Amino acid sequence: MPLLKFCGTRSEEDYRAVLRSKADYIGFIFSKSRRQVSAEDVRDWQEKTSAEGKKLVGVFVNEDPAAVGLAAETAGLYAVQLHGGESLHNIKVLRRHSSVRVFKTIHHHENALEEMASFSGAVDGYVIDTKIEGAWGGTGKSFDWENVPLYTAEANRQKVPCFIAGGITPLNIKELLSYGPGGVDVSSGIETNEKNDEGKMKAMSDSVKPVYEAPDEMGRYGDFGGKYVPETLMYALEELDNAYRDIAGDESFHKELWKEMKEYSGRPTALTYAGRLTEHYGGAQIYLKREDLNHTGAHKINNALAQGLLAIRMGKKQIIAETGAGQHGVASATVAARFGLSCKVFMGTEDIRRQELNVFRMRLLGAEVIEVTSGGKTLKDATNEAIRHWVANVDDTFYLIGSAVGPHPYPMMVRDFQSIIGEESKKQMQERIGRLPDHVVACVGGGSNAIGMFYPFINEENVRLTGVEAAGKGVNTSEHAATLSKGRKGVLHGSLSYLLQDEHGNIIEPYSISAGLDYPGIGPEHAHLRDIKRVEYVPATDDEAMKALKDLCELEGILPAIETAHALAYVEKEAPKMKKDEVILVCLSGRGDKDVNTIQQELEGQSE
Ligand SMILES: O=C(O)c1ccccc1N[C@@H]1O[C@H](COP(=O)(O)O)[C@@H](O)[C@H]1O
Repeated sequence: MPLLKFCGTRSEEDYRAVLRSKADYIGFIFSKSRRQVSAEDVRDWQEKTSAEGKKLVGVFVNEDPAAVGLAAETAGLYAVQLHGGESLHNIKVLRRHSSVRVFKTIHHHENALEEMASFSGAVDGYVIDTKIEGAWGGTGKSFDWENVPLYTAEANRQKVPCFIAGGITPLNIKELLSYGPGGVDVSSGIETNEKNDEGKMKAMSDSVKPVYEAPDEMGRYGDFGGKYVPETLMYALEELDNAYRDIAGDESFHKELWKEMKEYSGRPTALTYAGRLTEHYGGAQIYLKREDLNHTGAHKINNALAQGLLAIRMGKKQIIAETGAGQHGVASATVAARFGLSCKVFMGTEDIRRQELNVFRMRLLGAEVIEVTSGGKTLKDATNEAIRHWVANVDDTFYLIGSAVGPHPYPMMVRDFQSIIGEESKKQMQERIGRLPDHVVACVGGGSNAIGMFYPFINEENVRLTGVEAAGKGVNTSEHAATLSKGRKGVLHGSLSYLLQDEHGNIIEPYSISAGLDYPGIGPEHAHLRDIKRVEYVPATDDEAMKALKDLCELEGILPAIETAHALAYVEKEAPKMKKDEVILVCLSGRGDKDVNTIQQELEGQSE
């Protein structure tokens, strides 16, 4: 997403208006201009209202370097923008007086690219503006934007930002954006009657920094999502939607939830630098968001605690849940025990076999595990059975769905409850390395850990997002669960998404070594994010996952869940392609204690 700078701030009122906007940078003109302000003005405004993370830039024209340095210090500037004919020599002199960053304005002309190259290494950014007779800037005139990609490429080569300025308005911004600028710098275009105009600033921000908003009021994410349920459930979903809207703005609910997350589940979870794995794979620095350290061993508890509290608010005494890997079943049983609710968990025979330990845990926690013997006897069938039970017992039963699937409002609710993963990660990365990661990776089955990790990053355009789905024995075999690689649109479990289905629309039984990824559908928001190309989805096979699982055990002393190992398998391929100063963050969604039997069989099988 391009950087946004609102310039020409000339009063305290303007300053406050820019603070309320989505601009990254606030610009002040210190040179002769109708917009001129003093360094003392800027200092005073900041003392009254802090700039809260926005970067302050002062614009100077052919000013003495010592005076520029002094003004920068007085006004507390992040950078100075030298908007005249300043020489390389003068910039070097300024650097001797001050540590402030320097942005050099280059006026568009025939040899502007050569001029840019001549400042290479000496400046921290560029502004490309129009030059007209008698004015250095603030002209309200644009230049030929066909040249924007050339300026952007040169700045990229120098690894510094490049703002395009001159005559940009809410009416022509879309055209400028089509040339892919790295930054946009506006003065005249956001003013009305010599003042900043909030309406114009908003229009500009909405174009430069469009905010991802989904679902719509029908619960749709683009083509996907919705509510495809029998009539008996429509009322229950509406009741749930209303209850969810009530708690969304209710501070007491969020306080209670955070108390449970912190004091019971152990949040915030750690962010671990995987130094030995980084060294082994080469390339990018690998960080792990440790959802495996949650109480019950996975991210599932985040959503279970929240939905459990919501059930209590709604006066429901019984919860039901479906489970594949058993982690959501365990999380639901745990929450039921903690909150004094009764709990039934639906689980396919095949998953009961694979996840014996978790079945025992659920029973130990007081839940009733109901074996589902229909279909492929896995998660899809367990979900069918849970829905059937809900239809018959809707009055006193709360269906605690464990992934970002199902009819609206479940995908949205689960996403919001799991977003704590991405929110904490952003904060922790800022604290640890002073910036966001370059690439974020998570495994996807239904997609709850992934959407919880991705959602807070969606508007951060410079952060690549990758979901890794289960390719089982290979996407070109009949044994996989690669819904996004191989699926087609269809309706399952109350919503429209990509599904594995045959030519008649019958669901194909998915396969994966990991019970948690063994689902023929995918959360509708992932389907949408794939279609709008915001998230890339790639497959990883059983073998690749098992290899990555062993690596993490041997090199970091962490046994991940087999589900999570799919994300790690992608990291093994991707990290070496990235630079050493880049960062890849993986959602370590769960621990692998529950998988020890499967892992043992698999690895012993391999050595036979
Ligand atoms: O805005 C001014 O008055 C000004 C005066 C002297 C040098 C630069 C100035 N402004 C810079 O001009 C561009 C954009 O202006 P506009 O959108 O065309 O009005 C921007 O970089 C300002 O920082």
